[in-house]
Amino acid sequence: MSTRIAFLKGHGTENDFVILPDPGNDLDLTPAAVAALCDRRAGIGGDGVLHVVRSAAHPDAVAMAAAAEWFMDYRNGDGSVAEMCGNGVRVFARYLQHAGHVAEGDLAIATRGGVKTVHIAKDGDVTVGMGRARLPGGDVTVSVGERSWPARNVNMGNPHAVAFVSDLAHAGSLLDPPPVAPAGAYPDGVNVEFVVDRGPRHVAMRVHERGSGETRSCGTGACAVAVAAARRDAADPAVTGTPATYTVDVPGGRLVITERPDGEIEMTGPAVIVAEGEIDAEWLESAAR
Ligand SMILES: N[C@@H](CCC[C@H](N)C(=O)O)C(=O)O
Repeated sequence: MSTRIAFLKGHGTENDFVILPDPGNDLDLTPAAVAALCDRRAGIGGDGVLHVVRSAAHPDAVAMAAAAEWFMDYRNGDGSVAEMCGNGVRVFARYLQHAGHVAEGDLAIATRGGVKTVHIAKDGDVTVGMGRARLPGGDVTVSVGERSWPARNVNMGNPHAVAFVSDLAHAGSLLDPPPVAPAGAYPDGVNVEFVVDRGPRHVAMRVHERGSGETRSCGTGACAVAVAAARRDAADPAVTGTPATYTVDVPGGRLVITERPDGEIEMTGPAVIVAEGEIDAEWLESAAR
């Protein structure tokens, strides 16, 4: 009988992940292996993979090992590496709690976007300190078919283009990445958010994620949307001196985002473990090639 590899499946507002506990960083997680795992028909299915590794065991995280025991080695569904995943880090924290590595309360998690502080609340929600947004500036335009919109360039560790639209249906099927111009604004690709207003400090969005396609939620995207909305609404906390809180509805649920006057952003929402199982190591090895 072939060796088995443990996995879990989890989601945060239906942004879903294959979770691979691998404390010693022993798995050969090639892009092809990740894409095979995330395949919704021939694999397990997910928007991405949360590879759970001890920081000390991963070259990208060893420098953070003193600050955070665990490293979220996040991969998009196509196998590409991303700097940060906001829903992923909340689900990652839920996994650490589920596995008995941490209890409710505060913990630190290393990511390629730096060490993030997470709070697992008694009521079940998970809050992550996302750090500060960067606003590179410059005019950006997003297009779908014949329509185009001005967009805000917001960097949450990973790149986003946020376009306010009158109807989310105008984003179309989102099967392909919406063209963003100028191309030079995003040399490493971009996540694109389409946003409508739902009420005061309340918006709804759809997203096309770099490396995953349209997903039911994107945490860094929701933060980018809240940041862009606060600038549009003349509610920039650095200017007003008061925090700005936005409710962001995504197809898979609701996230609440607060930006403080010092620029620090917090995001709160659900994070759920739904299943545990085993992968046939031979299948993963052949998929990895
Ligand atoms: N779903 C994530 C974002 C994942 C990374 C993104 N696709 C990228 O390539 O930057 C989130 O919740 O933030």
